[in-house]
Amino acid sequence: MGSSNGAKGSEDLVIRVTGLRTQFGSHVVHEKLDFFVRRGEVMGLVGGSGTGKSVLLKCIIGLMRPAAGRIEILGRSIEGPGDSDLRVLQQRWGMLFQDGALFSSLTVAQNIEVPLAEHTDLSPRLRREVSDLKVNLVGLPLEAAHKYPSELSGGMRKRAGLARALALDPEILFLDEPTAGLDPIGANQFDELIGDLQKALGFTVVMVTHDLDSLYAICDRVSVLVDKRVKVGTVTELERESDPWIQDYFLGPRGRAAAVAKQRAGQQTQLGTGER
Ligand SMILES: Nc1ncnc2c1ncn2[C@@H]1O[C@H](COP(=O)(O)OP(=O)(O)OP(=O)(O)O)[C@@H](O)[C@H]1O
Repeated sequence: MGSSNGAKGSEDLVIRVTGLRTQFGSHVVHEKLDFFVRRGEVMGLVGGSGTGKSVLLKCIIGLMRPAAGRIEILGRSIEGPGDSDLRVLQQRWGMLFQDGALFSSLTVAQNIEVPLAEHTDLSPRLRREVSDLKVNLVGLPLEAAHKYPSELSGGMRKRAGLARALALDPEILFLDEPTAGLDPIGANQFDELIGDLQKALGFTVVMVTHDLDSLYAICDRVSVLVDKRVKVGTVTELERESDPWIQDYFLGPRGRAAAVAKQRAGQQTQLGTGER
């Protein structure tokens, strides 16, 4: 994917977090944290367990109010829960939670229609048409639209969750461990889907993940949470960081395997191009 840093211009930031501090009682999770995401890039967010990836995401999408700092998303300042701008802004991003977070009592189509009913004046017929379109977009068969989440495989549920996250044509897509629980082939296919959709539709992606293959496959840049702040760079730049967690993560056996897999995929693409 893309250039070494995925930049379309450093001033075109869709997320701008500065001086963030979050804490629970005396436990400080983030301190003086800065985090910037450029329009159209795929940003990975990684870090050890409990380093504050989810808390950072919650602050960015306004589910949690930080103790200090400033958060701007799509040019607007976010104050946290109760912020009156939040409802309008929420229409401009989509969120895919780890398990898809679908309503179990609704069919896939009805799930996708929830944000459409909430935020648009579309007639039921048009809502159904948009929903069919999204089902198609994420590679689900149309029959899946009429099934309940419990009738789908884990991979299909993720695709359904993605279809719902894309219902309102978001400018930013937030993904929380999108490939968790999928087998390696399913995970690869899901990475490819995200990468292809991002290229075709041009939205920005912020993806919390533990999956090194995903980082190598689709991320333009990666932010690593260490010492209450983030270190940002391309995978190649981060491999040169001296921090022990980063070294171990990117240059340990799993990191090396992911790098080799990425290299092989690149060679196969080149071969494929050459044969045409
Ligand atoms: N509601 C809460 N009350 C108290 N502490 C919390 C709360 N939410 C998160 N924390 C603490 O904040 C820290 C960061 O949590 P967070 O869930 O963001 O970590 P994470 O990096 O997403 O971890 P993981 O990779 O394990 O999901 C942890 O120490 C966690 O215990």
